[in-house]
Amino acid sequence: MNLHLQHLYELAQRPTRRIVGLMSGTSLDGLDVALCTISGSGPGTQVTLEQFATIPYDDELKAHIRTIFAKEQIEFETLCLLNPYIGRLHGRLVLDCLRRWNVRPDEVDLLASHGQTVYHAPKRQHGRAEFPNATLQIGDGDHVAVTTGIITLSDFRQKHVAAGGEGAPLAVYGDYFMFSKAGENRILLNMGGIANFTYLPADQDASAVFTTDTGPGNTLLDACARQFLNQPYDADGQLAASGQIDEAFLWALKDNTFFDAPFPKTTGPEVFGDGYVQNALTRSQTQTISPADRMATLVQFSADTIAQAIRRVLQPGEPYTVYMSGGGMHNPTLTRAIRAQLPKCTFGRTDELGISGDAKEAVLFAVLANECVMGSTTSFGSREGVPTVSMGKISFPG
Ligand SMILES: Nc1ncnc2c1ncn2[C@@H]1O[C@H](COP(=O)(O)OP(=O)(O)OP(=O)(O)O)[C@@H](O)[C@H]1O
Ligand SMILES: CC(=O)N[C@H]1[C@@H]2OC[C@@H](O2)[C@@H](O)[C@@H]1O[C@H](C)C(=O)O
Repeated sequence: MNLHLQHLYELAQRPTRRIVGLMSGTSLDGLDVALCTISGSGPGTQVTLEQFATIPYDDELKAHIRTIFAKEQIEFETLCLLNPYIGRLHGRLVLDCLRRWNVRPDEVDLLASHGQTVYHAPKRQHGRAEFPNATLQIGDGDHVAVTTGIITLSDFRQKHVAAGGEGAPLAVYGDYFMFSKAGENRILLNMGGIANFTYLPADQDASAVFTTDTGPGNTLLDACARQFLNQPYDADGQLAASGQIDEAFLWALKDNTFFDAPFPKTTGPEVFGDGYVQNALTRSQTQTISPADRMATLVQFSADTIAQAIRRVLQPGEPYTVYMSGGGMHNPTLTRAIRAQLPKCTFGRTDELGISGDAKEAVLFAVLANECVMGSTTSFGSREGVPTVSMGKISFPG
C-alpha cells in the first residue's frame, strides 16, 4: 500500500489531528496560516488554534496577481505561471512559520490549502445558460505538498460546484460544526474583501443553516485607500470617519439586483470592483466628491448591505448575537455603522468563542480537510447552495 494512503487511514482513526489551514482571500493582503489541533468531526469537532500568522504579500506579488485577478481578459501565460508559483510560495511560507513555531513538518498531519481565487463566476453573474456555476483557485496543491513534504488537501470549492453549489461560501460547514449552540441564535459575520454571514439558529437544525455573501466588505474601501491614500487600507476607518455620506452616490451603489436575490448567494470583485464604483459615480454625477466623502459613502454601502441582509433572517422578538471576524472588524467606522442598524443584536467577535476572528477562515479549511479524511456524515438537507459533500483533493508529497 502507498505509505501516504496508509498514513491517511491511520489518521482517520486517531482521536486528534494536527492540521495547518491556509487562506489567501480577496483582499490579497497575504497568506493566513493557522496551526490547529482538531479532535472529532462533524458536530463533535473541537478545534484548538495553536498558532496563527498572516504573512503579508509583497507589492510585487500583489501587482502580479492583480494582472489576472477578477479580470475577464488576462494574459494566459501569467495565469499558468502563477499557478505553480503560488503553490510553491505558500509551501515555503508554511515552512517558515513552522520553523518560527518550533514545529517540524513531520509533526503536522495535513495541510489544507485554499489557494488564491482568481475568478468567481456563479451563473447569476455570467448569465450563460449552457455553463454551470464556476470558480477558479490557483496555487496547485501538488506544489504545496512537494514543497512542504506534508499531505495537502486543496481546491475545496470544485466539489461544491460539482454538487450544484456556487463553490462558496463554504464557511457554513465549519461555522456549524465549531460555533452552533443550542438555545442561542448566532450570526457569524465575516468581513473580508467580500462580506458574508452564517445563520445558526438556536434549534441547531442543520437543514436550515446557511452562509451567504452580502456584497462588498473591504474590497472597495481598499481600492479607494490605494487610490487616495497610497495605503493598502484606510487604517481604523479614519478617512471614512472624516467624510460625509453622499446619498446620490450611495443610492447608485445599492442599485444592483444582487442585493435582492435569495440566500445563499455569492459574489466577488468581478462585480464589485473599480468599474462598479466608477459606474455609480457617473450615474449619480458625483465624480467630484472628496476622497473622504467617497470613502465614507463606500463604508456606508458595505454596512447597509450587510445589515439589510442580516435583517432578513431576524425573527421579531428573538435575541441574536452577531460574532464578527475578518479584517473589517478592525475598522471602527464600518462596525459602528453596522451596529447602528442592528440595535437589537448583541455584538462580539469569534475570539470569544475560542477562534480569533483573523484566523477563522484559515481554520475553516483545516476543519474541511478534517471532514474529508474523517468522512463524517452530517446532512445539510437537499437545498441548493449547501450540498452535503466532502471537499478537498488529496496531494501526496511523493
Ligand atoms: N486596522 C484596520 N483598519 C481598517 N481596516 C482594516 C484594519 N485591519 C484590517 N483591515 C481590513 O481588513 C482587510 C483584510 O481582511 P481579511 O484578511 O479578512 O480579508 P481576506 O481574507 O482577504 O478576505 P475574504 O474573506 O474576502 O477572502 C484589509 O485589506 C483591510 O481592508
Ligand atoms: C470564491 C471565493 O473565494 N469566495 C470567498 C470570498 O471571500 C469571502 C467570500 O468571498 C466567500 O464567499 C468566500 O470565502 C469564504 C472563506 C467561504 O467560502 O466561506
